[in-house]
Amino acid sequence: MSSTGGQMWYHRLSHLQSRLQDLLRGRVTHWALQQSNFKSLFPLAIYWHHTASKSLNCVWQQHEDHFELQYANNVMRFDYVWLRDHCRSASCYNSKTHQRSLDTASVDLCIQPKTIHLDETTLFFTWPDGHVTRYDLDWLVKNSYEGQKQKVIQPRILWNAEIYQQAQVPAVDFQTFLETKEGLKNFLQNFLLYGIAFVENVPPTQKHTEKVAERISLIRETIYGRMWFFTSDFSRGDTAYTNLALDRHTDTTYFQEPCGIQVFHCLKHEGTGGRTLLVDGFYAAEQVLQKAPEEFELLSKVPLKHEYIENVGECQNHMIGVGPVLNTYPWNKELYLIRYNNYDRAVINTVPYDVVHRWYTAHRTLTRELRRPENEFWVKLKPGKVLFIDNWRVLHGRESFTGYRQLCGCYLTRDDVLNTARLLGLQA
Ligand SMILES: C[N+](C)(C)CCCC[C@H](N)C(=O)O
Ligand SMILES: O=C(O)CCC(=O)C(=O)O
Ligand SMILES: [Fe+2]
Repeated sequence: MSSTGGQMWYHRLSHLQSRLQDLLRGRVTHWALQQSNFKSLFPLAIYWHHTASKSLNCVWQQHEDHFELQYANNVMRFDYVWLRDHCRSASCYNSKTHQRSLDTASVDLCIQPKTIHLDETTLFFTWPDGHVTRYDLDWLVKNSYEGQKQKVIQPRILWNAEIYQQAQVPAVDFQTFLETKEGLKNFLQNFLLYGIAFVENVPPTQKHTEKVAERISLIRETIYGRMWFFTSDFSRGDTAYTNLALDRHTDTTYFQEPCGIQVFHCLKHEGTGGRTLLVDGFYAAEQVLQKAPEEFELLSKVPLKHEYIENVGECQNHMIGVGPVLNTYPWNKELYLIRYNNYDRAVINTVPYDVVHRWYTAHRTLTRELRRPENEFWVKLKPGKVLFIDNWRVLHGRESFTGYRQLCGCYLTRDDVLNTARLLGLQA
C-alpha cells in the first residue's frame, strides 16, 4: 500500500468530481445538507492500494459505492451487492450443484465491506457481519462486465459464397459422425463457425436422418410434427408444400422463439431445379452495420409480428411471434438472431407511421445485401447428404422445381445443440 500526497490529492479530486456527478444525477440525496465543510467530503480515505509485488500489476480502490480494480490491463468496477451476491463460500454457494444458496434478498442494498485486503492473487472482503468473501483476481477479470464487453459469446466466420467455398469446409462422414467424438466435434465446430454443416453418406431414409439429428440434440416437435416428410402435395397451408420457388428466409419466425436449427435431407428428386439457396444473414447484417449503422439499430429495435394462419383439412393453426429482425446482446452488440421472412411477416401495427417508413428503408438496405448474388451459396441436395442450418443466422430458399421431390428433416432445439458443443469443449 503506497500513495504519494500528490496522487492522493488527485484521487480525492476525482472522487469529489464523481460525488458531484452523483449529486447532479440525483443519486446522493443527503449530500448537500450533510457536507458543511470541505474535509467531510471525504468520509472514506480514497487512495489506490498497490500490491507489494509490482510484477502483479494490480491496484485497487475502495469507493463509497463500488470497488475499482485495475489488473492485467483491465479497469473494472464492481458493485458491492454484486460482490456479496457472488460469494463462493460454502455457505453462499453449493459447488456440487453449482447453485447459489445465499438469499440475495437478505443482502443490504447499501452494503459496504468493512475491510478489503489482497494476499497473493486473492482479494478478501470482510463484510459488516464478519462474513468473508474471497475472489481470485483472474475470476474477477473473467466475470467482470468490462471483460465480457470485449468478448463474443459465439465466435463466427461470416461468409459470402466465395469465402465459404474457399474455406473448403469438409462434410463429415455418417459413420465418423455417429461413432467418433472427433467426427462430432469437427462437425459442430464447423456448424458453429459457419452456421451450416453437412453429414454425407447417410442412408436416405427418415429413420437415419432422425439418428443423425439425435446425435447432437433433442428434436424440436412443432405443428409440423417431430420428423417431417414433405412433397409438393399442398398437404399443408404453406408454399413450402408446393413446387414454387421460395426466396431466402428463416423459418418459424412466427414462434416467440424461432426454431434454432433446421435439418434437411432430400430423399428423392426425379425432375429438374429445386436447388437450395443459403445466405449468411449475419454477413449481410454486418454490411448494413458498416454502411448504415442507424438502420441496423432500427432493425434491432423495432418489434414486428410474424404469423402463421393455416386452415387446411385437419390442420388448423394460428401462430404469432413478436420480435425485431435483428437481435443483439445489449452489452457487446453481438448479433444472435435474425428473423427474416417476408412471406410470414404480419401486419405492422406496432410502430407509428414515421418509424414505419424508416423501418422500410432499413429493411430495403438489408434485403439488398441479402440479395447480392455474391452472397448466395447454391447447393443441390442429394440423397445421402444431410444439411444442418442455423436458423437463427443462415437464410434458406429454394429454386422452383419439376417432378417428384421428397424432403425430410426436423427442427432442433438450439439449447441442446449448444449443450453438446460445450460438453465437447467448444465455445458456444
Ligand atoms: C420445414 N417445414 C416444411 C416443416 C415447414 C415449413 C414452414 C414454412 C413456413 N413458411 C416457415 O417459413 O416457417
Ligand atoms: O423445399 C425446400 O428445399 C425448402 C423449403 C423450405 O423453405 C422449408 O421447408 O422450410
Ligand atoms: Fe423454409
